[in-house]
Amino acid sequence: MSRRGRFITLEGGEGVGKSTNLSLVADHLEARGLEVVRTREPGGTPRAEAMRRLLLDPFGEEPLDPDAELLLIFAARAQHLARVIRPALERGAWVVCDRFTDATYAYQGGGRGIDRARIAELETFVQQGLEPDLTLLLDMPMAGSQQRLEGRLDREGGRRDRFEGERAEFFEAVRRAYLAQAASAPERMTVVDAAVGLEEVQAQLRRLLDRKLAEWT
Ligand SMILES: Nc1ncnc2c1ncn2[C@@H]1O[C@H](COP(=O)(O)OP(=O)(O)OP(=O)(O)O)[C@@H](O)[C@H]1O
Ligand SMILES: Cc1cn([C@H]2C[C@H](O)[C@@H](COP(=O)(O)O)O2)c(=O)[nH]c1=O
Repeated sequence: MSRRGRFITLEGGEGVGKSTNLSLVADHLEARGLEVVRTREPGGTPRAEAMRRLLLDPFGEEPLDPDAELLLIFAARAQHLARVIRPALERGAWVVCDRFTDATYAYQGGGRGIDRARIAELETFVQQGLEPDLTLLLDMPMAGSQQRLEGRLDREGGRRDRFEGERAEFFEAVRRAYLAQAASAPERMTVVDAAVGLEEVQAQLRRLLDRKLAEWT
């Protein structure tokens, strides 16, 4: 594949502010005249969004086997890559995506305890070398992000999905795995302090993006 656009992902635990800041990142790039595709995982196409519902809906009491969860995530990713991400990058658009494979290492690896090597095999098979150019990891202690999540659910009248309903230890393991991912890929991943007010988070993101844009042009 000949790639001309850039691929940027936002990562982090539940309620850290990924969706809120995805708009800031995409707007910042569009203001510089770039075509931007805003998308998310799992999901991003109608069929991949159907797989997202299978993953997030608790479906009564039937547990979802961790291997089935992992395979569904990569099935949705394959569809998303084929239908949205690769075509966009090939035509020169920039893709800004809410979560990608770092989430798999964090949730299925850290949270569910699946061996990294198995995740890496699927990553190679599905992505064939494609990985983000830049990953912004929004990080904050779990208690604060759970409070933000609660606030949003209260305002919107929503219920916790299958992941949001997990125990505190699960989210602590997810956070540790995300930070380990960032430490292992310092060129690509940047940790952003998400515990501060929105204006400060967004100032950090603007500075980072401007630095990267200067480096890439
Ligand atoms: N820096 C911030 N300070 C205070 N509140 C914030 C900040 N960033 C986001 N919020 C609020 O926290 C809540 C969660 O934010 P958001 O939905 O963007 O998080 P998320 O990481 O996308 O969540 P999820 O993982 O559930 O998709 C929202 O109500 C949002 O307005
Ligand atoms: C990509 C990806 C996602 N997940 C989980 C993490 C979240 O709980 C949900 C997505 O919902 P959100 O609105 O983005 O919070 O899916 C996962 O477990 N593994 C993955 O690879």
